[in-house]
Amino acid sequence: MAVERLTIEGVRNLQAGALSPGPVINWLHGENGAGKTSVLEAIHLVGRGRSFRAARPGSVIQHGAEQLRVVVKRQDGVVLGVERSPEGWRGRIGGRDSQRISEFAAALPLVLIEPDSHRLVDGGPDRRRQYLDWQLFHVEPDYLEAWQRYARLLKQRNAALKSGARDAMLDALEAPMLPAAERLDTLRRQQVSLLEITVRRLLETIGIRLPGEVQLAYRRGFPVDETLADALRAQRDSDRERGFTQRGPHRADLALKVDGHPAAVELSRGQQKLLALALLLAQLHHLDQHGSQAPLLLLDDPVSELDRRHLESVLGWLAEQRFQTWVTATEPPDIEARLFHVEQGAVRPQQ
Ligand SMILES: Nc1ncnc2c1ncn2[C@@H]1O[C@H](COP(=O)(O)OP(=O)(O)OP(=O)(O)O)[C@@H](O)[C@H]1O
Repeated sequence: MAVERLTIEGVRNLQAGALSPGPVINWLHGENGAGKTSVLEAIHLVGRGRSFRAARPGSVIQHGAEQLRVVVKRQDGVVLGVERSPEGWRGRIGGRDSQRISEFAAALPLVLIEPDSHRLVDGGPDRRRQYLDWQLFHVEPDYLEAWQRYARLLKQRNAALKSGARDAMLDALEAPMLPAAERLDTLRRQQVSLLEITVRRLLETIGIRLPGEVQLAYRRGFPVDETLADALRAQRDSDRERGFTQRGPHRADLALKVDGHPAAVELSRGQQKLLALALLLAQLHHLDQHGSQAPLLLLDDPVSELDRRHLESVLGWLAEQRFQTWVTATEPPDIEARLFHVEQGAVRPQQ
């Protein structure tokens, strides 16, 4: 749901203050280091409970400040916010305390596209799994529970492996993992098929021409010709040695191919960025169509990332959508947008 008012205090170099964004495209422009990305970071802190560019949450707090505070008032009047002080993290949604990131993510669904997003294509499987998990979290009401159940059982098996548990004990621990894994696999597989259709459609709409047809396939984290029960049993000795479970949906991947060739090998860096963009916009589209409320898009520095033709068609597409977008750039745009000039941490609305 669109943000109606954003209040920021104690975030990096940003001066404390509040912004009233527009419902469609909001464009933050200013010099390098002015604080534009920090505004996106502040919104991300509320929607995901963490920064997208700081491993240590404390580094987002302004030097010399005691605490950080970001409050979002949504268009429907619901207020949610986070506070980070030396004592830790505090969150509030609709007038009550909450420590659950899943509640914030559900209350403020967002998709972030930033200069590092190409890692979705050329990076390790973790990012792609996370991408799929967020998608399912937002569009499939029972996914979080299925995921948490599997994660709990996996943790128990890993603890047992570390303590050198015998086969009888592992038999007992593995039995409930099988239906939990099956549920994750089924939901993920279905979602991947839907995403493939949307990605292909978006590539066409935005005019992204890749050297062949894009294919998305779910790799479930254990060999195709084995059941998970067999895969777990076969790995026990090696798992005991390493102290963790090497097969299962927690090792799944989303394979990205172009005419059957791995996208990370086949595509140029620029084409990988375009494919990552299409994947993330497809996610945005699914969240918008099937999530409980419209998502936000945080688009960091697209002018440096995209050539003119692709930039124009992406912005044209965004202008026709009903979700709110926040864009950062060094220059003002050629399109209609609510403008904010950012200068040495001061964010000022412009006519
Ligand atoms: N904890 C902190 N406290 C105060 N200032 C900080 C802190 N961390 C970073 N900064 C400063 O805040 C600014 C953050 O800039 P930010 O990355 O938001 O700028 P930007 O406008 O997006 O820049 P660019 O166009 O170069 O990407 C930088 O000038 C940086 O030196």
